[in-house]
Amino acid sequence: MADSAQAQKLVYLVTGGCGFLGEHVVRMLLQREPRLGELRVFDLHLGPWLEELKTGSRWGSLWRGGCGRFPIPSQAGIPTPAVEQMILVSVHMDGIRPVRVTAIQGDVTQAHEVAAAVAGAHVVIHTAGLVDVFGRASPKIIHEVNVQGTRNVIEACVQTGTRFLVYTSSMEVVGPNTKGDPFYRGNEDTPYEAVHRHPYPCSKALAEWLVLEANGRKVCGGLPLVTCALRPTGIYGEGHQIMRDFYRQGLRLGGRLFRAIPASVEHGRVYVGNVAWMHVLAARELERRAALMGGQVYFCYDGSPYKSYEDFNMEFLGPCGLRLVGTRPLVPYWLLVFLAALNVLLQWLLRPLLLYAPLLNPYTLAVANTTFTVSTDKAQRHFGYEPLFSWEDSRTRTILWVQATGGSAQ
Ligand SMILES: NC(=O)c1ccc[n+]([C@@H]2O[C@H](COP(=O)([O-])OP(=O)(O)OC[C@H]3O[C@@H](n4cnc5c(N)ncnc54)[C@H](O)[C@@H]3O)[C@@H](O)[C@H]2O)c1
Ligand SMILES: CC(C)CCC[C@@H](C)[C@H]1CC[C@H]2[C@@H]3[C@H](O)C=C4C[C@@H](O)CC[C@]4(C)[C@H]3CC[C@]12C
Repeated sequence: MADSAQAQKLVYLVTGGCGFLGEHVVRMLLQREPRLGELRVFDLHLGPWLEELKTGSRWGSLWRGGCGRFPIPSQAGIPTPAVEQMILVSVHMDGIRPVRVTAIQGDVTQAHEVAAAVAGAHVVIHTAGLVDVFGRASPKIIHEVNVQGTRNVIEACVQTGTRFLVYTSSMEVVGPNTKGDPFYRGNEDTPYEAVHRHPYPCSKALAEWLVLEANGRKVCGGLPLVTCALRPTGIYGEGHQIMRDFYRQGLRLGGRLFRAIPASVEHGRVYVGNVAWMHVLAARELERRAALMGGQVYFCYDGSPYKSYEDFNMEFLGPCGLRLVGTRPLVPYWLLVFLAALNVLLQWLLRPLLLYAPLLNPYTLAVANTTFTVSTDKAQRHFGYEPLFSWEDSRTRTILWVQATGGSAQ
């Protein structure tokens, strides 16, 4: 990469850039990456919020840049993803610089589309994935997107000469395992028997392994590929659909939610803005600290308190008017197990007619009832990560988001 931040005009690619986490990564790059020259936002579904970047309504853009649909000329007749480019002049901490934002509608399972998007990028932040623990997608499709999609990103980096790859992995690569062993304030070196059967954690574990295994491979041009994987625990914040679903469920139940998980079961959670910041920082430091960071995994963490999943959600839903009924689970565990199994049967029976995918199934019940918290400073030691948002700030931002959109379809 070029020598000084001022002179550098780097090309970043964010896959899954319109997702819950991806959108925050895109916005964080626009706000806090002084080397940014072009930002490619690659996603199967381009979000309407990208339109706002053109008007500058939310991102300090001083200038409504030219924007038009610029289809990539097809290569040898292969259809290539639709590309829309807009030029933004974004206000950054270090002054005003032009940033080209390129929205690319594409599919990570299609190697040629990935290669077209990666070509010329200095760094890829790969967040695209099928986050499905509710049985919405088949195991085959989950594998296709999360594993083959990641393989396509790696091969595209090797073929086109992109040297830096940050992968969004997950806590579930580690656990909870199928035995329900607790992981109590563990770190990246804590011994733990990672045993998975569910398609989602299996796919994340294999994808992470592929990324770390690719570290050091020679890319086009002969230099080594440098990779790392970030493992968020349960991410919360603006755009968290499950939080919004709980809020709407509570509104339907007269402002009440009923405790189903013991308060003693600690669940690690991390604010989406801090996860985005960790991605931006890791992508920035990966070149300078290649020897230290290459092939490493980092849990994502911040000052969010350790609480049960439900009690943690109430930090936001309580100020929005909801009440969690019961100091202990109101439903016996065996009944939850039965209801979870019933949901699997109903999902199977109804599949020819409709998609029935409730929150409660054997896997989500097991995850919710197993302590999994992390306590680590590896990201701080390796690349100087410090949370950008305090717990108080993260909480306030999330509450404001729930209040502003909780009941709406957004
Ligand atoms: N949400 C969490 O609590 C959490 C925790 C740990 C890790 N993660 C990981 O973070 C990443 C982002 O998760 P999220 O919660 O933002 O999910 P999300 O579903 O909101 O975002 C995923 C994005 O990937 C895109 N995508 C899906 N399939 C694609 C394909 N075939 N081609 C191109 N784009 C595709 C989707 O359109 C979406 O915009 C995932 O890799 C997930 O495994 C999420
Ligand atoms: C009906 C209740 C018993 C369960 C309701 C809560 C349940 C839907 C929640 C609890 C724990 C949640 C998971 C946890 O935050 C971590 C992850 C890892 C991430 O990669 C994807 C999301 C996921 C699986 C959360 C999904 C929702 C869960 C299971």
